[in-house]
Amino acid sequence: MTTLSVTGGHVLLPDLTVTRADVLVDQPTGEILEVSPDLAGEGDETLDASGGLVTPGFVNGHCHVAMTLLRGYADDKPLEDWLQEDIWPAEGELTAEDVRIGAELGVLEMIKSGTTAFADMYFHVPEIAAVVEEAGVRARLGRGVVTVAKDEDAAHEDAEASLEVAAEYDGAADGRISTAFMPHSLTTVGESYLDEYVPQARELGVPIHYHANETAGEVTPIVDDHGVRPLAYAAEKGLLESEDFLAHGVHVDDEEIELLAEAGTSVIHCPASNMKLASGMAPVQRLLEAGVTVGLGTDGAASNNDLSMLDEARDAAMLGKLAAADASAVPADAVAEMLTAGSADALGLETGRLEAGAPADLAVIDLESPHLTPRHDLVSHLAYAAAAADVRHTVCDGQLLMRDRDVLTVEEAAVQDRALEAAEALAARVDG
Ligand SMILES: N[C@@H](CCSC[C@H]1O[C@@H](n2cnc3c(=O)[nH]cnc32)[C@H](O)[C@@H]1O)C(=O)O
Ligand SMILES: [Zn+2]
Repeated sequence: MTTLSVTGGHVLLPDLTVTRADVLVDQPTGEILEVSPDLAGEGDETLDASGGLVTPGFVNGHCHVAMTLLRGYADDKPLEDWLQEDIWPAEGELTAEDVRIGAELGVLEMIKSGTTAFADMYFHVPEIAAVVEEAGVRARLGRGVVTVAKDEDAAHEDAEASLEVAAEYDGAADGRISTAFMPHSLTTVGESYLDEYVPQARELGVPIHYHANETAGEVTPIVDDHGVRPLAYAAEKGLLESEDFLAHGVHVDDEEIELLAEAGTSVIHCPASNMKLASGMAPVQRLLEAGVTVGLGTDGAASNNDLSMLDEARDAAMLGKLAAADASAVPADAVAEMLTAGSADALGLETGRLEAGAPADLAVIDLESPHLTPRHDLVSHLAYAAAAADVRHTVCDGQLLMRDRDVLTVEEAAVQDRALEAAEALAARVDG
């Protein structure tokens, strides 16, 4: 038996308190055996967490990981113009190889910033799955379906491909990969396609993930066409089950919040993307008070422009207060929960809490820096002051993915070189 003890640090516990403790990990099963003080001599191997905070690995609840290749490619536009004028034309040129390279870069960035799991909506999903498998992270993957502006055959093919990939990859990579059916949004997938394919996704037993209520501009056409607000429409279409999770939820009214709470459908809050595209401010405090499960996501790197969940945490706290016009809204412990257990619960993962029997997905954050001194409150530091570069070690499924900032499963320099080359060639193809 091989055990790893993560020793000498403070640990963020499931009740969001912090205590001095060690974490003993069983590597063959990938589970946490024990969280308690004085486990230092217990493991076959030791991971030094002294001067650090051991937290559950962060769970990025909504991403398009291969979009790292489009980081900085098109900025400073609202969602619809940005997608239609810049992003979709560029994505039209993305090859399977590009998606592989972009996903490698994104997963590398995740490991370096303490993220151990993510939900991803994109295309060429087998490439992304291969990267997840090799890099050692956990993911819920799906193919995004768009049916507008497509002929019927192409639209059906897209939806069928999404179901097929969900069926094929669920449980892959020793269970580190799970899947979902992923209609892109309530306005970019036609009603007849939802009617046809949502029941098929249910039969398959996978959750459904989609963008919803992201901009005011996507609420109006739904009200005009269907006579109800988007989430009432989503409920009518069978898209509001307890295993489902939607991205954004910016423009939701009280009735829609109630629908989410009653259904148990989770919301992935993406504050950086919402600010950058000027989509609006999600009512996070109201969602939390209503009992909705809220997680955090970066969205793609082209609307963020990084994949750091610690940045997202700070943005969530700041924007949540501004949205509520209340400095006590979205406090540090709520942010810490969204970053870990909230996102994990939204995605239906067992991770997000450091306790015996849970998957050993964790990050060690180095606290011995000027910007993390003094250390009155480590949950406050997690929400407001820690940054990606402070992450010292990353562990997923009991395996070390990064030790002392040295990524062990991905070749850092080679991935960056490949990404630079692929991104340049892509831009040349789009412009040419
Ligand atoms: N199979 C689909 C691809 C959909 S993948 C998911 C899509 O979501 C896009 N996307 C990224 N960020 C956002 C966002 O914030 N809102 C809506 N769509 C986004 C992304 O560029 C990608 O095209 C097709 O044939 O077009
Ligand atoms: Zn998105």
